[in-house]
Amino acid sequence: MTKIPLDIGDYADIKPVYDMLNNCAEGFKKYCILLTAVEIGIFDRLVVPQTIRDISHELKTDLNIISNVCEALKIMGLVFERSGLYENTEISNLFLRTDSPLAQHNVLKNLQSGLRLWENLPKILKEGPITLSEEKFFANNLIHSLADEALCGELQRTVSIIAELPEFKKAKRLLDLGGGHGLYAIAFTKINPDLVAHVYDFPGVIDDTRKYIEKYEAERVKVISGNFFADDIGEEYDVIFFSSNPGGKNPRIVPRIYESLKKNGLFINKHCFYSKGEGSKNILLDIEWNLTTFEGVQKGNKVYTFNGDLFYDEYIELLEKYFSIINIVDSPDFTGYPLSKIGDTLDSKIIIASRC
Ligand SMILES: C[S@@+](CC[C@H](N)C(=O)[O-])C[C@H]1O[C@@H](n2cnc3c(N)ncnc32)[C@H](O)[C@@H]1O
Repeated sequence: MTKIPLDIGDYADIKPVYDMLNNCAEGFKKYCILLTAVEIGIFDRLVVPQTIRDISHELKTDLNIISNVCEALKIMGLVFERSGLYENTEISNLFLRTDSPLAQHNVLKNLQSGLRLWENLPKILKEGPITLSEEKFFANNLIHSLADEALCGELQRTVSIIAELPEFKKAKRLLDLGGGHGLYAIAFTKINPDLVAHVYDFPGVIDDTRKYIEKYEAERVKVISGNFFADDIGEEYDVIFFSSNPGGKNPRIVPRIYESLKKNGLFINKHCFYSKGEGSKNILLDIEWNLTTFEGVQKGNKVYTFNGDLFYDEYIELLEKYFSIINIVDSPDFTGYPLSKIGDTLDSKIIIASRC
C-alpha cells in the first residue's frame, strides 16, 4: 500500500515544475490560436474593421469561440478593438495578411511541420531519425519559408554588402548555387542591370524557383537543374554566390567553384561555421537537425553540419590555396531577426574571396 503524503512536511514546492509547464502550455495554446487565425483567414478579413458577428458569419465559425479567439488575439497584440469593431494591428497587416509582400505564412507552415516532427521524438530516440529525400525536404515548404524569412532583413542587408563590391558592379554572369527560391539572384539582377544570374538547384526545387522569377518579373534570371555534388555547375562565372547549403563547408566543392569562375571572379560563401572544439550553438536546433536524415548526404551532430565539413579555420586555409580573401562579414551585420526554428543567424559569416 502506498502511503498518501498527508503531513505538512510531505509536500515540496511544485512552482519550478508548474512554471515550466505553464510556459509550455501557454506557448502551445498561443501557437494554435495564431496558426488557426492565419489558416481561417482572420487577418485577411480584419484589414477593415469588423464586428465579431460579421467575422463569425463570413468565416462560418462558432460565435462564442471566435469571440474568445479574437479576444486572445487582442491580448497577443495582433488585433485591436474599438467600439466592438476588430481590426488588424500593424504587425498583422505587415506579416500575417496573405497578400502582404512580407507575409510569413510559409514560416508558420514550416514551424508547424517542425513541431510535428518533435512529436515523434520518443519514436525517433528509439528507432533513429526519419529519412527524407533532401530534394523533397527543400521543395516541400522549406525554401518558401526561407524566402519569407529572407525578405525581412537578411536579403536586403546581404545584397547591400555585395552591391558595394567593384567586382560585382562589373559582373555579367552570376551563379546562385543551391539558390532555392532564387531571391538572391533575383535581387542581384535588380541592382546590376548588366547581370544575368543562374539559379542552380535540384529539379524538384527549380520548378518553384521559376515561380519566384515570374512573381518578381526577373527576366535576367535563368535556372539550371542538377545536383552540385555530382553534376556540372557551368563555367565562366564572374560571381558564385553560395548561401546556406549542405556543401557550404565541404572541401570537395571549393576546387569546382574555383574552376567555374573567371580569373578574378568572386566566390561569396554565406554559411554558419564551427570552430574546432566548439560546443553546441543551440541545443534545441541540434536535436531538431537530427530528427531527420537526408538520403545520400550524412548530417553531422550539430545544426547545419554534415559529414566531411571543415571547421572554420580549416575552410579558410583551404580557400586561401585558391582565392584571396577580400572580406569576412559576421552575422550581426547581415542577418535579419533570429527565428528559433531556423536559427540561420548562428555565427554565420559572409566570406568574400577573389579567384587568384
Ligand atoms: C537552405 S536552402 C538555401 C537557399 C538559399 N540559397 C538561401 O540562402 O536562402 C539550400 C538549397 O540548396 C539546395 N541543395 C542542397 N543540396 C543540393 C545539391 N546537392 N545540389 C543542388 N542543390 C542543392 C536545396 O534544394 C535548397 O534549395
